[in-house]
Amino acid sequence: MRRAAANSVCLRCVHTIRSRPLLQPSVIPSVQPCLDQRFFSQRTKDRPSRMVLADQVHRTPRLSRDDRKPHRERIAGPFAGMNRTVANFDPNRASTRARSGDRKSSQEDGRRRPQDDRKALKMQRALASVSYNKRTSLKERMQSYESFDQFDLLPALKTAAVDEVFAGMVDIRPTPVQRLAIPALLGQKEPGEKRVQHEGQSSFLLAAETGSGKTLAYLLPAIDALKAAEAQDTEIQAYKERAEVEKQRQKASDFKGKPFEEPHPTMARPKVVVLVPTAELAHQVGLVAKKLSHVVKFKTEILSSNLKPQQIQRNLYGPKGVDVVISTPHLLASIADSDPNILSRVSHLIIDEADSLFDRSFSSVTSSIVERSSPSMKQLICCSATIPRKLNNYLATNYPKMIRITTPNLHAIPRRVQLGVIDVSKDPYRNNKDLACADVIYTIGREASQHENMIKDEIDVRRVMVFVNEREKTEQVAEYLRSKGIDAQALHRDTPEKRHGEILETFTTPEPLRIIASPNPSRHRSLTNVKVLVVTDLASRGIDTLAVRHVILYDVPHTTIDFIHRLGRAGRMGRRGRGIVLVGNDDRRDVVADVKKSMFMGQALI
Ligand SMILES: Nc1ncnc2c1ncn2[C@@H]1O[C@H](COP(=O)(O)OP(=O)(O)OP(=O)(O)O)[C@@H](O)[C@H]1O
Repeated sequence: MRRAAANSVCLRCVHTIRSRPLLQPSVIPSVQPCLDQRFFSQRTKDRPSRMVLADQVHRTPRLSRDDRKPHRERIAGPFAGMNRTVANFDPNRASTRARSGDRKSSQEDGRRRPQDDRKALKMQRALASVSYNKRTSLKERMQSYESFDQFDLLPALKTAAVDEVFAGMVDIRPTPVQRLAIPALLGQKEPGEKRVQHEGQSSFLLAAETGSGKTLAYLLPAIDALKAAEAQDTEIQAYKERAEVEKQRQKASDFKGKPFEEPHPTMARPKVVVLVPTAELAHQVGLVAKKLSHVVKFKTEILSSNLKPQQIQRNLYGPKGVDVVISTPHLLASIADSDPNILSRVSHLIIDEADSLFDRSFSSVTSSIVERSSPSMKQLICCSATIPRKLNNYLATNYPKMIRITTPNLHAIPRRVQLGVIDVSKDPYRNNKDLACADVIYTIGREASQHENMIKDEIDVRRVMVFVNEREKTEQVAEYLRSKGIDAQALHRDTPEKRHGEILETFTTPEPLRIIASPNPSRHRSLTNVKVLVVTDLASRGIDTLAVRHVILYDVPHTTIDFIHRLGRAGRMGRRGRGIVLVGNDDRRDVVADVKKSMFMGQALI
C-alpha cells in the first residue's frame, strides 16, 4: 500500500514527501527533476536512523521571492503594512540637504551618522536630547547588575519584591533603569559591594522609557533608607520598647488598665513622600508600596481626592503613624497649609511624572512642597519617561549638581510596538473617524477570535485603549462605538472619581480576562471579545496597563511627549503592542510620518 501511495505523490510537492519521512527515493520510480535533489541525495547518503536537531535554527531560511513578502502586507484592513521589513515612508520626503549629507557621509566617513531629516519633529523640538555615545556607554554599565541579589538592599526588601510584587513570575531580573538607578540611589559602586553613605542633600533624575519599572527603581532604595533611619532613630526605638512592655502587660490575665494609646512618633510625619499627578497613579504606586510593606513593615497612606477630609485626617493622624505618603501635589500642599510640620521629617521626596508636575498647572505647588521639605531632605528624585527641553533647562538651572540617570532607549518607542497609520480621508471611511475606529476594533476582535483561546465555554477578551485630545470627545466616541455593538466606556476628568478605579481595573489587571461564550449569538451585531476604553491623557501617564496590546490614537497627539505616553500604554515590560493612528485631512501627517520613521529605525523621538 505504501508503495502505491508513494508512486502517486506529486513530485513537485516537497512538503508531501517531507511529511512522509519513511519514503525513500528508491521506492519512487518516477523521480522528476523538479524535486529538491539535495534533500534526497543527503537522505540516501546518510540515512539517519533517528531525527536530528537542526544546527542552523538561528538562521532565517532564504525565502522565495513570493514568500519574502511579509504576511501583513498581503492582508487588507487597518493592520495592513505592519511587520514590514522595509520602512514604508516616502524617501523623497528627505530634504535635499539630508540626502546630499547622506551621500557625503557615506563617501567620506563610513562611521558618520546620516543627517537626521525628521523635519516635522525638529520643528517641535519638544524633548531634550541624549547623545548616542552616552546611550552606548550606559549599555556597558548596565551589564554588571544581573540580579536583585547584587544590590545592597535589605534582604527583606528583596524578598518583598520577589514574593509580593513579582509573585508568580520566574527569572526576574532588574530592568535597565533599575540596574542604573538602584545602585546610584543607594550609593553602591559595584555589584555585591556595600554602599557608601552620603551626607547632605543630593538630587537625581530618573529618565527611562514607559513601562520600564521606574516605580520600583525609586521605591526600593527609598524604603531601604527609611528602614535604616528607623533603626537608628532613638525616639522610635524608645517608643517600640514602651509598646512592647505594654503588650506584655496587657497579655497578663489580671490586666485592667487602659490599652496603649501613645501616638507613634511618625504620626503625620512621613519620611518618604511620592508626588504623582493623578489619584489613579497615587493608588497604583500605593499598591506597590503596600505589597512591599507586607514583608518589610512600614505604614503607607495614599492621599487622593476620592477620600473625605475626615478619612484623610484619620489616616494621617492615626496612632500607628505613617512612613510613606503618596499624594497629588495640590492635596498635600493644602494639608501642609493647615499643618506646616507635616513635611518636617521628609528625607526622600520623589516627584513621579516630573515633567507634568513641573509644568504650568502644577509647578508652583510642586515647588512649594520641595521648598517645605528641603530642611530635612536627603534625596530629591525626579522621575519621568519624557524629559521636555523646558524641564531639562529648569533642572539644569535649579539643580546643577543633579545626578542624571537615563536609559539607552529613553524617548524611543520600543520596536516591539508597531505603528499603523490609517488615512481616514480615503475610502471606505471618507473622513468618518468614528467608522475607522470601529473598523479597527472589529478587526482586533476578528483577529483575536481567529486564534481564539477557548477554555471550556470561555473566550479571551482583548483590551483596547482609544485616546482622544478633548474630554467631550470621549463620551461622543464611546457612544458611537456602543451603537455599533462594541463594549466601550469613556473616562475623563468629569467622570465621578469613584468610578475611575473601577473602569481602569479592567485595563490594569494583568490577569487574562475571559467571558462565557454565548451559545446563541444575538442577531444584532455585537463584539463580545473586546473591551474598549475611550480616554483623554488622564490615563496616558503612568497607568500600568500591562494587558493592553492595542492603542488607537483617534486624535493625533499634540506633541511627541503625548505620543510616547499614549503609545506607552501598550507593549509594557517587554510585551508586544500595536498603535494605530487615525489621520484626517486636518492632522499633521508629517509629524505622524516622522514618528513612524523614528519607531521603525528604533530612534528616539525629538
Ligand atoms: N524587574 C522587573 N521584572 C519584571 N517586571 C517588572 C520589573 N520591574 C517592574 N516590573 C513590572 O513592570 C510594570 C511596569 O512598571 P512601572 O509601572 O514601574 O513602569 P514605569 O516605568 O513607571 O512606566 P510609566 O513611565 O508608564 O509610568 C509593572 O507591572 C511592574 O510590576
